[in-house]
Amino acid sequence: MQSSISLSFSSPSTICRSDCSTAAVANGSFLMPRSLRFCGLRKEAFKSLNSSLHIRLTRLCCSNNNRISASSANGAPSSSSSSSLKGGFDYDLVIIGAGVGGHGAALHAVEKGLKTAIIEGEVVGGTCVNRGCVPSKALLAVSGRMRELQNEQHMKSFGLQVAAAGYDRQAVADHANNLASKIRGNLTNSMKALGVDILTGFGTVLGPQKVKYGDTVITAKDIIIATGSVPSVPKGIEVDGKTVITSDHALKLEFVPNWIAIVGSGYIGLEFSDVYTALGSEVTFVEALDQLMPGFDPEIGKLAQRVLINPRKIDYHTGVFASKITPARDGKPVLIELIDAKTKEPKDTLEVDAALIATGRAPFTQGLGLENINVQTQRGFVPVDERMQVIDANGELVPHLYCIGDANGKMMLAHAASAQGISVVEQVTGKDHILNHLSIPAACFTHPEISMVGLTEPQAREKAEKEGFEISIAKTSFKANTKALAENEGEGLAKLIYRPDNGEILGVHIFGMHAADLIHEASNAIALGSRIQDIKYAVHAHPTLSEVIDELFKSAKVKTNASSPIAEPVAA
Ligand SMILES: Cc1cc2nc3c(=O)[nH]c(=O)nc-3n(C[C@H](O)[C@H](O)[C@H](O)COP(=O)(O)OP(=O)(O)OC[C@H]3O[C@@H](n4cnc5c(N)ncnc54)[C@H](O)[C@@H]3O)c2cc1C
Ligand SMILES: NC(=O)c1ccc[n+]([C@@H]2O[C@H](COP(=O)([O-])OP(=O)(O)OC[C@H]3O[C@@H](n4cnc5c(N)ncnc54)[C@H](O)[C@@H]3O)[C@@H](O)[C@H]2O)c1
Repeated sequence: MQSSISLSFSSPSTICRSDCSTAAVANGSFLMPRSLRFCGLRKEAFKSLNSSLHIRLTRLCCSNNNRISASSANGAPSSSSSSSLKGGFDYDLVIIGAGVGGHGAALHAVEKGLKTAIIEGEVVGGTCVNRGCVPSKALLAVSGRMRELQNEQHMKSFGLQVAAAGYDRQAVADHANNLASKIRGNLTNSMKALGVDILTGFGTVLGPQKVKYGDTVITAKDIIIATGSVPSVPKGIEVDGKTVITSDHALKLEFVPNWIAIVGSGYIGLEFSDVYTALGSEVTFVEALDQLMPGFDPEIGKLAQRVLINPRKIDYHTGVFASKITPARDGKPVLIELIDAKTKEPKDTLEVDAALIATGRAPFTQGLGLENINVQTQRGFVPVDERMQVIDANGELVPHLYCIGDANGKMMLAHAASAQGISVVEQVTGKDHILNHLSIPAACFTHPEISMVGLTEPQAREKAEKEGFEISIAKTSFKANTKALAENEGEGLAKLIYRPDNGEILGVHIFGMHAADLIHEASNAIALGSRIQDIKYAVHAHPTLSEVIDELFKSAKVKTNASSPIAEPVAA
């Protein structure tokens, strides 16, 4: 078992941190600002948080007369405390799982003065950093550039001439791997620098307020389960990690097949289709539902199909299940047997070079000891209430036990996991907090990107009918935006679904260049409860893509007597 050293401070961590921070700035270095805490991809701004800074901060804190104690990661809890522990617990908060959810919770907890430990059974950073968001976005950064360089028409339209673009597969793979290592280091250092004890071992809940990792038992006033998820592989599919793979394998980019079938056209399938086609593969989608990208707003899905699927070397089978997949062996290709999703009748057999299974993710709760606290998972997910508090088999809340992130299945996104963790810390430190999941944006990082927040049009229509209100739709095109046209990227649409009677934003969907960044004006508006009649007067710099959203809000027709400002934001 690995042992790592963590540092903590005998005086309240907030005091130490502010002292350190001031001194560190005076030394020409800086403590990671709040907005950078999430692993994210803001590596340029994150550079300063490295191990040398950690050492410098440690020294500075020492010189400020804060006693430093070191604890073996898998030994007894550190003797220092950042809070005045009550009830004889080892920690105020113990988090099981150091993915982005656990990391977000841990950082917020130390900011609130809680003595915090995080238990990790594998590597810090979890799925997002090691096998998800981070390496996939590195590959997508490559595919975006390849796509642009290969598009002769596009280059010519700028007056540019570019020789044939090529790539070095291993160097592309290294880019993804190096980025993951770097962000993993940043995450680890940020927790160590702030005094979070990183405990190495597999965590098991032994009972209320009691956790075991390795052979060590520790107690905590509150416990957060943040154990994440793993790829979900349907029955009948044999994954060999070489020719039949999941995203865990695909991110290593060990080979680029000539022809790859992607089973599932959700986020992972779509992002990898962007990567593979840019690198020269042909793709065949196999999707169980009747349309590709079934999770997106249908209008945006149609546009995405027109731009991201039809002109590329992609074909598809919809309304079919991949009932059996056999890896390539003995000179034979990968065999995929398709059955009709409704009748279950055999439909077709595909022979391809490789198959990527992207059919969703399963929560990882094995060995967690949920039976010790009478908790039964639901389809594997840990049941929680709107405050992420765990619900037991009798429907009762388990005191002092929370579950965040992919393991609770509410919204399987990195920033949602982190936001849920922060919300839990708010509650355990005395401030009631309910996260509005309808304000959490999502993005698919294809070229161009897709982003969304709130309800799709069918969901909004259903809600409107049930609750008896009208909805309206406004749309703006990237074709009318100067910046998009300057970039020759006029293919794009923004769509607003809203209530004309009171100006409430129900959903915003964007397809186009930098859609993933543009969505935040809408998601922040929903989170803060702003209405269209308020934000339509906000001023946007010209010429920027943000004017697409400005136009969107300005083109909405809200009844003139709609009140403003509005009531508290509603929780999902
Ligand atoms: C290919 C891919 C691309 C993605 N891209 C994006 C994206 O661009 N944006 C986005 O928002 N989301 C993305 N996601 C989803 C995102 O990765 C997850 O939503 C996020 O990682 C969930 O965070 P988490 O903290 O809940 O769990 P995880 O990140 O899975 O972390 C859980 C951690 O807990 C540890 N663990 C589990 N059980 C135990 C135990 N008993 N004891 C100790 N440790 C334990 C695990 O080792 C792991 O480190 C992507 C996912 C994939 C697969
Ligand atoms: N950019 C991002 O934010 C991002 C990127 C990647 C992954 N993720 C997260 O990771 C999670 C997993 O992504 P995903 O793409 O695997 O799941 P998903 O739920 O987005 O899509 C899975 C797709 O597979 C289809 N499917 C399921 N079983 C099938 C079968 N047997 N045969 C054919 N089709 C089948 C489903 O109908 C669905 O369209 C998502 O919840 C997503 O939130 C996010």
